[in-house]
Amino acid sequence: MSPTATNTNAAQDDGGPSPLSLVLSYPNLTSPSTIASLRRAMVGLGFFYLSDSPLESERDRLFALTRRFFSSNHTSPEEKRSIEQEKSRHFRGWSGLGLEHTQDKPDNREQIDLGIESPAFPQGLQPHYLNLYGPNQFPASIPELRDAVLSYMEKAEEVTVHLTKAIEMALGVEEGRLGDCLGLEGKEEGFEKIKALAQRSTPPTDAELEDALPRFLPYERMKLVKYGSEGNPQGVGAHRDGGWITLLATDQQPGLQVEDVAGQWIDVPYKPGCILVNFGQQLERVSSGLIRAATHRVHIYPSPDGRVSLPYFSMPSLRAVIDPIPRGEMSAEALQEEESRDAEKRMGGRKTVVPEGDLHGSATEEFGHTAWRSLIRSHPNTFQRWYGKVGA
Ligand SMILES: O=C(O)CCC(=O)C(=O)O
Ligand SMILES: [Fe+2]
Repeated sequence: MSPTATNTNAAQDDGGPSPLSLVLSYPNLTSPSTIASLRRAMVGLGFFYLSDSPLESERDRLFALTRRFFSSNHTSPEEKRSIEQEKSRHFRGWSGLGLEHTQDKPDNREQIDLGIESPAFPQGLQPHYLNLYGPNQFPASIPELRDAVLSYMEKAEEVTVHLTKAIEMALGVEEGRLGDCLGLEGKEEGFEKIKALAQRSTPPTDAELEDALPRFLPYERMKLVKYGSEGNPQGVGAHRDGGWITLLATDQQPGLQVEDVAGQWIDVPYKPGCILVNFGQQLERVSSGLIRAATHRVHIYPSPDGRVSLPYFSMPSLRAVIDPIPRGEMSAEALQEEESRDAEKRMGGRKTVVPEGDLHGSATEEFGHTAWRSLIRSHPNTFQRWYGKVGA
């Protein structure tokens, strides 16, 4: 354990006082008692374990292929470079140790960045966030990886939709109030329209663009991550995820830590049969701050193999404007649960190393602009290569 972290023993404790003791069962997600636990996680640390989700049947295959990719016995430096992220104007592909930055410091991890697989808009269009759609880059020597990633993402999308419904219930807002932000309904039709534009030789008119990027077009990202086995202790620096809901599958090696309200780092242990769920800043914003986006980081503990993790980030549609739901529209149960923060208020509020709401958009801003700011901050080299001359 790091000298600054507290070991919570969460794995042995499924209902006690530990802030990390919440284990929610996916098959029972919408039962009244699970919704009550979800509310606790929403106003508490913003982190919980989810057991028996459809991702359990996918994760072993994806972990094995991810390890194979990162093994120096399998993948040569040339092959990694052949899919490097800087080659993709969609910010997809491999980046080496130290290339991603959090809070302006390099992270000691290498990764493949992935996103929803889709056709790309023609180059040079505005707004820049249109470039976030596009194809992924997969390594030629592991042809199975493509299918493993895409079917993992499909299941993850299903989990996100179900979790979003449960959160609507926990807040007491009408069905679809949050789900509509995800834009999943227009997926197939929207991608067909992008493809048609991409195949044409003339640039699209504003009206055609507007038609191709309807309000309901989804966006999501994921990473296959391998942390350094020694050296720089910042695996990934303290941050709050910028999206909607993050589903995180990890191996058994320690490193993940979450910040409690007093600003103390708590180790988040691996728990068999579970993935971790944490909320992103767009859910925090849409819930007027009732839901908390957890601050977390990964600390590097020296190990022979290096830790591997698979974070999946669901996001609002790039066109969604995240409009905060007034407290008056939420249920009495949700507001009552929030009163558990009274003690925190008496302490003078939450102590945190990351500015509150650092990736909240404005009242009129489409989420795409926020997503763009977040990516160009984390991947300055890719940004510089493709967009440096034209600015953000
Ligand atoms: O690897 C992990 O356990 C966490 C990764 C993470 O927080 C992120 O990539 O946003
Ligand atoms: Fe994260």
